[in-house]
Amino acid sequence: MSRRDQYGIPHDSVITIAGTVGVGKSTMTNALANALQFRTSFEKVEKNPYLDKFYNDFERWSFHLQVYFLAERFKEQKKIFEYGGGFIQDRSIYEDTGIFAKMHYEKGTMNEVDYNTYTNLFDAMVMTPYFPHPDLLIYLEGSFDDIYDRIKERGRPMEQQTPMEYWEEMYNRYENWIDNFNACPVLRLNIADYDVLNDEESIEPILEKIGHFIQQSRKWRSRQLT
Ligand SMILES: Nc1ncnc2c1ncn2[C@@H]1O[C@H](COP(=O)(O)OP(=O)(O)O)[C@@H](O)[C@H]1O
Ligand SMILES: Nc1ncnc2c1ncn2[C@H]1C[C@H](O)[C@@H](COP(=O)(O)O)O1
Repeated sequence: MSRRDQYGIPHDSVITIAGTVGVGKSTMTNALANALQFRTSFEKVEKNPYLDKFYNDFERWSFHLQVYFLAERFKEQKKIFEYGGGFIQDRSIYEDTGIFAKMHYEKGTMNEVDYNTYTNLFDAMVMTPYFPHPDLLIYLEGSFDDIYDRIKERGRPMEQQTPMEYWEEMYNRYENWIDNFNACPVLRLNIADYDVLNDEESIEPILEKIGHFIQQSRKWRSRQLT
C-alpha cells in the first residue's frame, strides 16, 4: 500500500509549504514529495534575474522582483492545474503580497504607486473564485535563532550580506501573518518537533496529520457545494 493510501491523502492534493526564509521549506517539499510520490514546484532562486540586484538595492528593484515572482508563481499554478494536482509547492503565492511586498512598502523600499499597482495586479489574478487555492498550507515555524543559523549555514551570498534586522523583521511579520491567514486550511509544524534530514521516521506523524486535515477540509468544501 502506498503512503498516500495509507494516510488517505488524495492523489490530486495540492499542498503548499510556507514560512520565513531558511526555515526549511525546500527540504520539507522534497521530503513530502518523495514520501507521497508527488511532483514538486520550486522557487528557482539561481535563475531569478532580479534577486541579486534586489538584495543590493531594494528601492530600485522591489517592484520588478515582485512582478517577476507573481508571474513565475502564476505559471507554476497553471502547471499544477494542468497536471490535475498531486503537487508539493515550495512557498505559497500569498506570502509574496502578505509578507514581502507589504514589508518593503511599509519600510519605504517600495513606493506607494508601485505597491498599489502590484496589489491590484495580485488581487485581480489571485483573489478571485477562478484561482484554485491549495488543499492545505503547511506553515513551518521555529525560534528566530534556529532559523537564522540555517540561513547562515546555507550561505547564499546575497542573504549573508543582508543585515540580521531584515530577517528579524520578516520573522515577526510571518508570526502575525499566519495568525490572520484564512485563504485555505493551515497545518502548523514546529521545526523542533521533526527532522526530515536526519530522522526519516519523523515524516510519518506529519503524513498522518496531512491526511486528517485534507479529508476534513474536502468534506467541508463538499458540504458547502451541496
Ligand atoms: N531538519 C533540518 N535540520 C537541520 N538543518 C535543516 C533541516 N531542514 C533544513 N535544514 C537546512 O536549513 C537550511 C535552509 O533550508 P531550506 O529547506 O533551504 O529552507 P527554505 O526553503 O525555507 O529557505 C539548509 O541549509 C537546509 O539544509
Ligand atoms: N516575493 C518576494 N520578494 C522578495 N524576496 C523574495 C520573495 N520571495 C522569495 N524571496 C527571496 C527570499 C530568499 O532570498 C529567496 C528564496 O526564498 P526561500 O525562503 O529561501 O525559498 O527569495
